[in-house]
Amino acid sequence: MSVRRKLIAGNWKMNGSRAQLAELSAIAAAAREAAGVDVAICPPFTLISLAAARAGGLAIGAQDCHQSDSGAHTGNVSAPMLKEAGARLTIVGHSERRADQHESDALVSAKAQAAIRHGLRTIVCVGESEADRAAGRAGKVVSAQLSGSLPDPEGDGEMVVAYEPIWAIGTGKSATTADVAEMHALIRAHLIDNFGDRGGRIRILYGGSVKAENAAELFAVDNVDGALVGGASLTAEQFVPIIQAAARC
Ligand SMILES: O=C[C@H](O)COP(=O)(O)O
Repeated sequence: MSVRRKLIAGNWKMNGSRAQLAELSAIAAAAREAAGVDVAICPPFTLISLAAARAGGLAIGAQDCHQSDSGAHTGNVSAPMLKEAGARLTIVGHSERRADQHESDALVSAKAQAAIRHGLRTIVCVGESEADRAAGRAGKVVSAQLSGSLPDPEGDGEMVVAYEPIWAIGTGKSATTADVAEMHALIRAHLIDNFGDRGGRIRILYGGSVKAENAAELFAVDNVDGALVGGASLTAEQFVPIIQAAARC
């Protein structure tokens, strides 16, 4: 059994509503039953405080945070604001933001540093495109993202890495367990090289079409310490079996 607890984080992306928060009670109940597993849901900013108020022990998080604490940054939200709203974690550097908002590795690193400084558990996302994988440069691309995007993990918040191959996100095409094993081993080696013993304790999540049907086999792979789940985190019916699969590992 791994020394690292499994973490199952749901990313609702730009989905959800007040009505959908009704899903949280069954998810929270499953999280309480899953003793060795940390469970989180990251709804849109607008739902964080409402979700936190009815989380029932479930950790509520954000999907992004600004690198500054405050200032003239229209439309952005800072780590202290997220904390005040009740967030305990945040995702940064998701491939959808890297693409849609043109976020660079340096910006992702600054955001992660701010979140960790303010005590948020911080999930830093990396992952290659389909073209990168087809060209045989998936490892090179992910290594460069790790070098550029990971902050100094010292701070009150915990740093977590999520490997999300872009071609597996929302497509129903999960990576094979062999591909996941190879990439998570590469990420682990990078973490140990850069952060020593601490690198051995950093959790590495897999993301990309994780669902009830493939969760158990993914969680059995070395260095897979949980999952970042998109579509299947939107309902308790689909998310709870993933939590239960992690609890059985
Ligand atoms: O943040 C979550 C990932 O982008 C995975 O999304 P997905 O489970 O819908 O493929």
